[in-house]
Amino acid sequence: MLKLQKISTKIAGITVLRQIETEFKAGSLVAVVGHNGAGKTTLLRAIMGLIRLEEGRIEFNGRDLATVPDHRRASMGIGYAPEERVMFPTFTVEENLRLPCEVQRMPKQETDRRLEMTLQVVPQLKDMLARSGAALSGGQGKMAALGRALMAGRNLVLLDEPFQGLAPVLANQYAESLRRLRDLNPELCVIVTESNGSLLRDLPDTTLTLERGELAAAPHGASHHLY
Ligand SMILES: Nc1ncnc2c1ncn2[C@@H]1O[C@H](COP(=O)(O)OP(=O)(O)OP(=O)(O)O)[C@@H](O)[C@H]1O
Repeated sequence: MLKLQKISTKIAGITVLRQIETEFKAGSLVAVVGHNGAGKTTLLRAIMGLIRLEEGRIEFNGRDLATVPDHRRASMGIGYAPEERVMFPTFTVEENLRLPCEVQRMPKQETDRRLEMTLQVVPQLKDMLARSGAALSGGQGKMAALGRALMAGRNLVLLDEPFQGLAPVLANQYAESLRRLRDLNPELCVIVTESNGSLLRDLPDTTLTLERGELAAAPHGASHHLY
């Protein structure tokens, strides 16, 4: 479904990702772990088209993503929850959730159906729907960001360090949400980054390790493990 073919990127003249070559399959949950500054955020931003590739190619369901402008990637069914807070403060949480679907002119019926699925996966959002996007705590904001990524992410969901800074109770709820998400969407591919891989519990099917912008080698057929 998603193939990275020797992709490299530079930021301010410095190579941040070097020749990343890997494939993500439908129905898998893949962890990308690595120390701070290893390039995890940059990898997700490259997939979203928010950073230019220096070399290489990203293929999504057979299509070269270079031909798809960043603002059209959500309409390909790619949802993204960046690490930083992304709620629009002047909109309610429900408006924030519906936004990615409205931007891509999804029919209202389908948007309603996706909202229903999202609330099934993240039930805590039900009580927040009418609140302002500005009135959420850090943890609630993470749940809402997950919800918003799920609204757009029919095929692929990218979550950047979602467990970072979550209190243990909320981290358990977040992990439960990811399990429900997979049960309800068996074909969905989910990529989750974390600096501390143990926060991801037993969720990942595969763990890739980024070290200074490069994928660490792993024994053939085995998962990559850093810790
Ligand atoms: N806007 C920027 N300007 C300069 N350097 C940057 C910028 N963004 C990222 N970098 C550098 O690129 C490298 C990779 O950063 P990136 O944010 O992708 O790492 P990360 O693995 O997500 O780290 P963290 O866990 O701290 O979020 C780092 O060395 C960082 O300093």
